[in-house]
Amino acid sequence: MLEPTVAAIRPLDEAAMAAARDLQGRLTKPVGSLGALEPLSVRLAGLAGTCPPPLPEPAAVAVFAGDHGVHAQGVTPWPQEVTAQMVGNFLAGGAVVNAFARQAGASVTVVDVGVATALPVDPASLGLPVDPVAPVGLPAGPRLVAANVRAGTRDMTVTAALTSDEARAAVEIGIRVAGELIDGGAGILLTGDMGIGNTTPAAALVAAFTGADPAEVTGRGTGVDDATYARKVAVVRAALDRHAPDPADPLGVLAAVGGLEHAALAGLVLGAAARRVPVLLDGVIAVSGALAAAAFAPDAVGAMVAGHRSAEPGATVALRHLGLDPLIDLGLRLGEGTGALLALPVVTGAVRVLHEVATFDSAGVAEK
Ligand SMILES: O=C(O)c1ccc[n+]([C@@H]2O[C@H](COP(=O)([O-])O)[C@@H](O)[C@H]2O)c1
Ligand SMILES: Cc1cc2nc[nH]c2cc1C
Repeated sequence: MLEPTVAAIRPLDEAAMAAARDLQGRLTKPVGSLGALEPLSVRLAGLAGTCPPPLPEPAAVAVFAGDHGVHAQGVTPWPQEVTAQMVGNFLAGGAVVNAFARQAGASVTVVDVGVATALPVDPASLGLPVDPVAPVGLPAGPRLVAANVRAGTRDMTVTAALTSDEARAAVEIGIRVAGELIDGGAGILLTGDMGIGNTTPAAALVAAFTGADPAEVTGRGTGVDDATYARKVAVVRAALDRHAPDPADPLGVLAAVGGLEHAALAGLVLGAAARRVPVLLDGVIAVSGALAAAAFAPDAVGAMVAGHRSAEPGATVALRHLGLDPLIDLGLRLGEGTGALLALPVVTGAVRVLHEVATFDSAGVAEK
């Protein structure tokens, strides 16, 4: 499933982008007055291969949850069980992602791709396929996809976090979730993640794919103290020294120093890009997965929209490497898909302009 998906990812459509640029120049506003929304609308036209591109609705958030063997190195103060407990909270509708999804009219699909401890949910509610996306304004209740590849990764300072087969399985789960959400009607996918300790592999992935130093890309995650932060940088450095991952081999990088949710997020991005549906990226975990997706298929970047600039320094390094400017910068560092959800109206607005705004000609407004 991975290889055909990568092969299906193509460059943006130049004719549709030219049409969108031309239309932007004829709408009743000074050219450039919508700032970053204008190039975004052009890119989304190029992705859809038509101008105007479809409105990005309904929106579907996929929250991938996983645990991390590197938790044993003391890189986060939170117990590992919080990952499973937060999955329960997502399914009960009580997390920030649920509040923001209700506000945005987005559905929430929670994917257990590698949680280590028991989920506080009724096993009868587990299963595929992903439920269809609800119409805008009527989000379905959160759904769980049970797709656990293994009960957390291995400790990357001791051995590879995943086997190559496990990394591939997680990427393919992301591709499958993208396909099912799009088949269910989603017009845009939003990335979400949950995994105690997952900012450590995210930093390692960013360093591996960009060549940046671990000290430059490692952040304080959930808010770690100075001693934990110093340990975290050392852990990222030790893992990279041990495995020397090759950035030209994304599956190898994901297996060596990644996480199951990071790999699945890479797959979600690839799946969206192959279907030419935009994917709105959340924080540092999402952008580290996006780096892997870009290493598999450089044209996948055309489908990516950077929702926000996470406070984690690795996010800024990754976005620079991808050539993406985040839409909002609010100092968020929660994950779950919260930053992407807040950015969603900006993306919709960028496209809506191409659908609804009059031209100078049609409105009888004089040009300069
Ligand atoms: O999205 C982000 O950029 C982000 C930044 C810091 C923390 N997080 C969330 O916090 C958890 C990981 O933090 P930590 O300190 O345990 O590595 C995980 O559940 C992430 O979703 C997320
Ligand atoms: C409470 C809590 C909620 C989260 N949501 C995403 N990551 C998280 C980490 C913690 C600790």
